[in-house]
Amino acid sequence: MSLVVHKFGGSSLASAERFAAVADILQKEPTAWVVVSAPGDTTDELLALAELREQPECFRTQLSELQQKLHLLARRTLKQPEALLQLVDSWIAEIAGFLAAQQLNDVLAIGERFSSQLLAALLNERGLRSQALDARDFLRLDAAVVDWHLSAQLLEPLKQPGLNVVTGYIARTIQGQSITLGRNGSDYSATILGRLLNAEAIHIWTDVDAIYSADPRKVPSARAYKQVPWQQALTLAALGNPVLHAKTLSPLLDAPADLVVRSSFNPEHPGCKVSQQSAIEVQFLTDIQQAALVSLPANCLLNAHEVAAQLQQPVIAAPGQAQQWLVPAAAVDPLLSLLASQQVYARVSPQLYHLVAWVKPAARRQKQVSTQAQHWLQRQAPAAVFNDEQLAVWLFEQPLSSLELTELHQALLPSVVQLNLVVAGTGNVGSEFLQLLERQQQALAGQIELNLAGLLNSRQALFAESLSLDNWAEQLQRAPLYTEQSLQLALQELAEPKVLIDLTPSRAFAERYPQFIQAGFDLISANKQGVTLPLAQFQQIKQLAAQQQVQWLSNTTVGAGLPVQRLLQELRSSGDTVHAVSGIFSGTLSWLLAKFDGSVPFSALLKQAQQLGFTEPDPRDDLSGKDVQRKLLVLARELDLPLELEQIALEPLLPAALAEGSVEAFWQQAELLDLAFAPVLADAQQQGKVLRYVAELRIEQGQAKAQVRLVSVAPEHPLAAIIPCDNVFVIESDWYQQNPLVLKGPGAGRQVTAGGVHADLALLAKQKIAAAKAAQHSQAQAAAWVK
Ligand SMILES: NC(=O)C1=CN([C@@H]2O[C@H](COP(=O)(O)OP(=O)(O)OC[C@H]3O[C@@H](n4cnc5c(N)ncnc54)[C@H](O)[C@@H]3O)[C@@H](O)[C@H]2O)C=CC1
Ligand SMILES: N[C@@H](CC=O)C(=O)O
Repeated sequence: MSLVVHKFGGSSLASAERFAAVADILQKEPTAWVVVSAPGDTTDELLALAELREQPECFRTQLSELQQKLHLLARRTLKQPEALLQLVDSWIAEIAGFLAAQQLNDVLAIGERFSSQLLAALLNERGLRSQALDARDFLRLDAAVVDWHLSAQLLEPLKQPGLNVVTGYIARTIQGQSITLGRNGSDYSATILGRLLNAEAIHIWTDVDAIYSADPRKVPSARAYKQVPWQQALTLAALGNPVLHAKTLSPLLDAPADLVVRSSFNPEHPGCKVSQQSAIEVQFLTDIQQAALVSLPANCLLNAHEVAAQLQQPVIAAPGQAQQWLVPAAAVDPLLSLLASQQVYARVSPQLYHLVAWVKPAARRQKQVSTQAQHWLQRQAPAAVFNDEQLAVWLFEQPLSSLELTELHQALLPSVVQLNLVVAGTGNVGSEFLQLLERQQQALAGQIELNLAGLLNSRQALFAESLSLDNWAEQLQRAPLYTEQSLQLALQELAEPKVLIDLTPSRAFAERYPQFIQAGFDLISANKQGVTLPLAQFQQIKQLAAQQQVQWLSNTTVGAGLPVQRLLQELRSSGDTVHAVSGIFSGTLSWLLAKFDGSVPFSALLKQAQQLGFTEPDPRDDLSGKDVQRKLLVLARELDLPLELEQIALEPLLPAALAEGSVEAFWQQAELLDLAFAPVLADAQQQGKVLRYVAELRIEQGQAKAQVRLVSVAPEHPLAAIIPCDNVFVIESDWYQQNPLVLKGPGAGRQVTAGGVHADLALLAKQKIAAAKAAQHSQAQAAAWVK
């Protein structure tokens, strides 16, 4: 079974409310391991208390305040705090003795012991089996190095089913002395534990759910990454990143576990994964405000990584210069003492620099400093430059402002095209599309930024520079109602390139495509209304799109995610001539007729099909055969046939009595469907046949003949053997005459449709990337000519 270690820091455990929030998170994972820090500032308070040991009066006051604070937290968190209160009193009573015996670490351990006892008790009160574990009962270090074998051996008998809540930050030496793991020690405890348990992932819960390409407080345009590959994470950590610590990552270097940074303030968000598997392109700009350059003697064999681990401070070998190290000002003295203890005498630069480092992306072609960044660097004239495959470091004599760092960030990270997306329709398909968008944003990051800039449904519209995908539904709900004019204004104001993704069923909305195109939008439609408008109107939109050089993609209007239009385009562009397209074009009718055997009423099956996201918003569009008629028209137009909807003969499935009135009224009398379909089924069954709703377009001597109708086919017929919801497209052409080309697969549903819309979007994105590259290329050529 997959095992996850969750680590909660002091700020996640600072109050009874935060403990409750942590318990809510763990409620969903009742078999996890948990590592906890001391609540809030408790460790600092214990340190301050230790400082007061020579001043008995103050010491007693502080001690009593601490005791009261822990009592209050326990009382506010637990219904039955008595056992923990007694434990706290016994620890408080021991403090003076520990201090007298110079056992400060035993005093500091109280914070984490309290957290683990309190959280385990709270979880137990909520009915979740859990135990508190003192990491000092199993975690052993020898000269600051984990003794993996001994620790694993000691841990084994302590494991309990349910939740094990372990103290972070504290451990013992192999001689049994209480020790702490230093700054960010609890994160380190969590990854050690993860490795001891062979965990699949370690979730570090903090107050951010992304790792940024630069410190967003200094560089507001920093990109939020939701995945970071190990190699870049290691380099970033070595440079002193506040979220990722070199020490924390070290136990996982040769373990397959992922490290996930998550926000306990936004627990639904999956967080940012640091993973060996990640193939995402990321890069970072990071800085150290005051750094010294330390030159080591040529014969020094010390390794900067190891020294950094010993000092628990960033110590970086300058890229390409193993004997020159870069360290923050605060680390200079400890470094010099450590070097001196090994008879190594180093030279320290007389001045401190503002160190700016670029952690390069993995792709070889993106490792060069862009021309824009080169110009910027020439202007700023750094005092020193170090560069290798992974990292570039610049040392500036004057501190860089936040604006300057932002400029450099902008110049260094490859100029990605930002494609502004406006999504219209947030129902079945729309919400699934938004669900899948984040993954696509990641997949294309570094090449194009798919920026959600607008969201609307039939009531509300929301526009912002960049909309968050985390809580789009609540944001949209709070957005104001819109008018046609206000919407058009917002659409017009949005920067290009921009794409409007129509996931509505609305004809009125589709009729506004010319306005959207005029406003500079590319269009992606899952809505079939636009592509089936009267021929003159349809052609006008096509022409306008061509004039304005924008795309109109609509692959999901037929076969949902099945690439049937693309298939026809490919055949035609390769010189083939299509003579007929036929088959099953409705996912809903395919599903209904394959499922309908009389055991479940037809109307009940229709309800299920709706719940599965197959039907049109008004299911009568499916039952009437209109949806299939529209799809056949789309394919006819794909073949450049000047057809109108009415020219496609239609035999509806829907009884005429149900055709009028509201959708609600239709559902109220849906049992009429059962009466209508029972005899049709009985008839087919009597003949040993099955029912299928089929479409057929035949082109003979340039004339198109098209029809959609219900047929009954023998079990051996190619259209009989389908999986419910399958669409089947049978294409006959010059090259596929005797043995037609068949495309088959699920033809309706939220996921396949939203996936198909993403396929259209990815195609458009590729075109935008290619256009941006071409523009860059011609600019570069023009610049070369000028020189
Ligand atoms: N469900 C499927 O398998 C497939 C669906 N489609 C098409 O996808 C579209 C969406 O389908 P569902 O998500 O199932 O519909 P839905 O009814 O669940 O959602 C429709 C959304 O469009 C919004 N809307 C309606 N009229 C609007 C207008 N005038 N302006 C702005 N927003 C408007 C609604 O508020 C709602 O958010 C339809 O056109 C459907 O034909 C296409 C291929 C497959
Ligand atoms: N309602 C449609 C959805 C896809 O276009 C169908 O069932 O095929």
